[in-house]
Amino acid sequence: MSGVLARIASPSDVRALPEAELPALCADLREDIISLCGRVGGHLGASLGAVELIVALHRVFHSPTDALLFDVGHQAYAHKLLTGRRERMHTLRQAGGVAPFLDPRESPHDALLAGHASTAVSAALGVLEGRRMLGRRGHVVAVLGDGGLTGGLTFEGLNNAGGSHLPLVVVLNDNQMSISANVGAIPALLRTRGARAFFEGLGFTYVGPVDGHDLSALVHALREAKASSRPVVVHALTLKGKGFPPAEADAQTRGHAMGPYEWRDGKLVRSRKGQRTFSEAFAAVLEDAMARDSRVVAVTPAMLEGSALNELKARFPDRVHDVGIAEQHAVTFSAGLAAAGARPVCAIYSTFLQRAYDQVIHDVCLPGLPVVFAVDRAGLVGADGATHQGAYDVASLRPMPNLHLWSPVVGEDLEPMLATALASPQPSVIRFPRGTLPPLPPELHPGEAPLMGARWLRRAERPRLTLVTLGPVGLVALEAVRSEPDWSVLDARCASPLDEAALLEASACGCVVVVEEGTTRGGLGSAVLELYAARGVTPRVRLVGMPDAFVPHGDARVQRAELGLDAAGLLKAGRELLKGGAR
Ligand SMILES: Cc1ncc(C[n+]2csc(CCOP(=O)(O)OP(=O)(O)O)c2C)c(N)n1
Ligand SMILES: CC(=O)[C@@H](O)[C@H](O)COP(=O)(O)O
Ligand SMILES: [Mg+2]
Repeated sequence: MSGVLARIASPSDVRALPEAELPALCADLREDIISLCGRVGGHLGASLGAVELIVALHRVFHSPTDALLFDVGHQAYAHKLLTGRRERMHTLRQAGGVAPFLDPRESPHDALLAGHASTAVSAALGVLEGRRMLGRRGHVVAVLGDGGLTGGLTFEGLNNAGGSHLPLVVVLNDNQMSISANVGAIPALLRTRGARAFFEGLGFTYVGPVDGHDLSALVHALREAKASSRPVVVHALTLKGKGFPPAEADAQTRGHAMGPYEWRDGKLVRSRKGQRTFSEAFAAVLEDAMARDSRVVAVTPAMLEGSALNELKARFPDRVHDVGIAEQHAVTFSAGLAAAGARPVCAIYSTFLQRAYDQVIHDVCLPGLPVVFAVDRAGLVGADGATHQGAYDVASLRPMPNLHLWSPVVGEDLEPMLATALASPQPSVIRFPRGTLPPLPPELHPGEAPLMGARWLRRAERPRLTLVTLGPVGLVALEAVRSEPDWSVLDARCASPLDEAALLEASACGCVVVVEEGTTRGGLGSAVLELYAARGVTPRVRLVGMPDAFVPHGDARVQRAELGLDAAGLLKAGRELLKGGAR
């Protein structure tokens, strides 16, 4: 560590540094990022690749008067380190600590709250136009990755910006990687002269390509962009993972998100190997289904790694489609596949499915096409925080007619659920969480396809209360009722349509606690209340789930306890209800 970074309290210190000290600053930033991610984990690869770019941006532009909007925000650890957050960076991604992405509430230097990709150009154009309208000064810069460029929203923004003639600066950080290698026609286009023609055709001045690790070339290009009176794109070529050999050598993701790890004597010592995840278990049953039925295909919007589809892609290269950061397209492409007679399984994170809501309604549910959505990361996700929580899938999907919405308690449920979904002529959702598989308890029998409705996990002889659950939280309920012999547990299993007969039976004891890892507003609990109201049954009901607030970053296990989603919380909720407590 050269000590240069230690002297930077704010971006004005970056601007004041002698040019000769800039390489040392970049080296210090890399060292901080590598040791930080080793200790707490995080988005290492993108942040390492953007070090020179961020130093050059702060050299040329005057944040916060000039607004820097980073797409996603996962590449911006150097920006955090240069804008007064270095002392707190050890708290990154932890409860109450530095945010996983960028957030204007954390720093005035963060002009855009993000976490989802492809928003920067549209937001930056809005900021620029808003400032123009209100007579406020300052340049506006959108920093966008080549992966973010594959998202349709970016194209909507570029189209609008090019036609606006406003002096928006777009910095394209092109490392030819999304999380996995970037896909489609764009990566190749960006490496040809067509890149200039493409951006110029959209009404932008094109500057580049420039070596994104050459500080003086970057500063020169950014100064040229700053002086422009019309939309301009600076095309920088970078290496994801730059400066950390294990990340550079990782052809799969270039160290996109790593850690915690140790770096000893030039060797990477990774922390213990994780247990099998729900994503991996789902990918395994999907692989079997694809082996049995040549109509089954998998679709992922740029989450091949996270959805554990890499091996499947190697085995069935033509039947696993990574379509880029393009959730809307992924859903409508799946609809088209289904219309043609294929059996698409669209693997998509709960939080990213939000972007394709209309496609689910209009393109899949309305025509009643048999698309299976494997909704991953449903529920609390932990360190990625508010932008990535899988809170809204049940509440937003359950109103759709003819959509079956399943959730497994254990990994063994996945096989019959997928078989049921694939055999159905209608669309289906199988929602499962981020995390490892729980052991199969003796009370639970996975059942055989086709699955029908709810299942009792425990039936008390003379029940005083029923816990109605969805997903793995059913196991927590089983743990809770060990000390309560007259409490029953009903796994709703299918949040839509509801198993009305089982839920009415559950209400007969007079007290029902509905437990779900999703928002209680409009979720399974709301559905149960609607049913009881419609049938004129009036048990006392309590809803336990994710609150009417955005849940920030933190340890998901701790957050479950805080939200009453652990055994102690369920016991408390049930006992209060029995005592006559309010909903
Ligand atoms: C809408 C949306 N889909 C998927 C993701 C997951 N995701 C986060 S970063 C990333 C790759 C972004 O690639 P790029 O923009 O090129 O940035 P790089 O990591 O290469 O610097 C993806 C797919 C996301 N954050 N938002
Ligand atoms: C920035 C982003 O959106 C992804 O990198 C995300 O952090 C991946 O999350 P998982 O670790 O749950 O796959
Ligand atoms: Mg990239």
